[in-house]
Amino acid sequence: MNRKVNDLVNYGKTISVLHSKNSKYGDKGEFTQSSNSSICEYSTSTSISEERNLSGCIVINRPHMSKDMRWQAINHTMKQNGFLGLRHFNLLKKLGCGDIGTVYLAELVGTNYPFAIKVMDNEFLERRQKMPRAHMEREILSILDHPFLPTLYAHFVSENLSCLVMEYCPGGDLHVLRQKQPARYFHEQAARFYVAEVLLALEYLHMLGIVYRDLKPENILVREDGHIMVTDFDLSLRCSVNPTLLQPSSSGPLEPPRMSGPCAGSSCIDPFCIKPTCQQVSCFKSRLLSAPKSRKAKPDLTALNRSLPQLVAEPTEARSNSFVGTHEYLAPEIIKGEGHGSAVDWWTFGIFLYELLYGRTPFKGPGNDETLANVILENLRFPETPLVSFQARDLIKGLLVKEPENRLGSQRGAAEIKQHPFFDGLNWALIRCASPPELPEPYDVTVSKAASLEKAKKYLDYNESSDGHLEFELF
Ligand SMILES: Nc1ncnc2c1ncn2[C@@H]1O[C@H](COP(=O)(O)OP(=O)(O)OP(=O)(O)O)[C@@H](O)[C@H]1O
Repeated sequence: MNRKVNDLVNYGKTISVLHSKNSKYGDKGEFTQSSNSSICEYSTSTSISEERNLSGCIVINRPHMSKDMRWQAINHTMKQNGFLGLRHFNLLKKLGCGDIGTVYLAELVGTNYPFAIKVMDNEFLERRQKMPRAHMEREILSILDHPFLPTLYAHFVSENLSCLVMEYCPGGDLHVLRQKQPARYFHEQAARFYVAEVLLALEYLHMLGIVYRDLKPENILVREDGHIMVTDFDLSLRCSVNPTLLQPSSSGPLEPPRMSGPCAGSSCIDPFCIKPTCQQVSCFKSRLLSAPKSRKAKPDLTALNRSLPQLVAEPTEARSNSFVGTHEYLAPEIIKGEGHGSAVDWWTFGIFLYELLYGRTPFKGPGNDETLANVILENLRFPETPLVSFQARDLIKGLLVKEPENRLGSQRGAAEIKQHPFFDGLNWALIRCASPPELPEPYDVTVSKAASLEKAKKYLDYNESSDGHLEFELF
């Protein structure tokens, strides 16, 4: 499901690997793209030899990940061949299409290492004026180095195709995972885990001066180990940032954000009033976070967190007037065209938490125009079911403040949100070691590989004697 505001292009197409008997490149692979979708606005049939036209292959380096076997395998291929190109990968499966490219599951030839390769057609990007988006994505991916953000192993250009070689996430995305939940929404404990990891990723991005702008469950992928990976940076905004270390004052620790607060009386009938419920926000069932069994006093993580200095890296000066995002997730200031900054990420963070907990977004209307009007005009309402804790609703209420300057996170960024009582008891430093809510079934690369090769063989047999081309469609 594509809910993006930007031109909704179905980028579905087929990649065929052509082996031309007459080619001066012998049995070397060439890549052809052709549209196979009626709603695809793009159609081309360009034959490219990556050996001929490789205009730069960059293998990224992450010193702390030098022990990662995938780096070693990529580097080995690079050294052996002098370059890295599409021909060094077996494309096994199309994972999905976006506005600017198609992502494939691929295996580095001679290894069992899976990668996700985003393939973009430069001619198409130029024609549709999407080249800046592709550049932005590549630029951002090249600098990321965080457990909840994608690792870019390499990028290369084969004449007309730009390729990004990324870490493969076999667990699908949170949109699909939510649909698989019994009632199509996540249990609060699971939602808390996912939003906490997303919050850390957003904090890191803001520290780098990157406003993400496209948070939605579809863009949160689940790794094999159940932790998350935030993807899709072509709509992001880069700006300067000035990180500051806030020391707790001598008079006491940094103040936690105030709760938006319920009405005093339990008899209040204001439909927008949030009443505290008796439900407790449960902490992770993680070994690391569960109560220690020793007789020693339990460390108060919340108090400890608040007494530590806080790194605040919120690009508050960032400004853009672009109308980008996904209708149901668009912040009011984007819709109004007033210019927006990093606070849009805290709005989308609120919508995201709401959707995970309730299985739908809060301002969705029958059509896109109604949705946009609702974002501007309608008050936030919470359904009576499912039962969601007061803390969760209070956090959403703080985030979905229509004026960006009053929104939770707009002053001190993620540091402010991390201190909200919804996250009480969470060990932020160790969350990447905590047990994820549910391990999705991994995609079976072996089966897919066998199926693809079987299919490929059929095409090879069929086409071999016809026109001198050995053609096999992989998808
Ligand atoms: N690293 C990855 N591992 C597994 N699947 C991925 C990976 N990256 C992308 N995908 C899948 O490929 C699909 C297309 O991704 P892509 O980022 O190109 O498009 P998109 O999310 O629709 O965004 P956009 O239109 O902005 O490009 C995604 O929906 C996702 O399911």
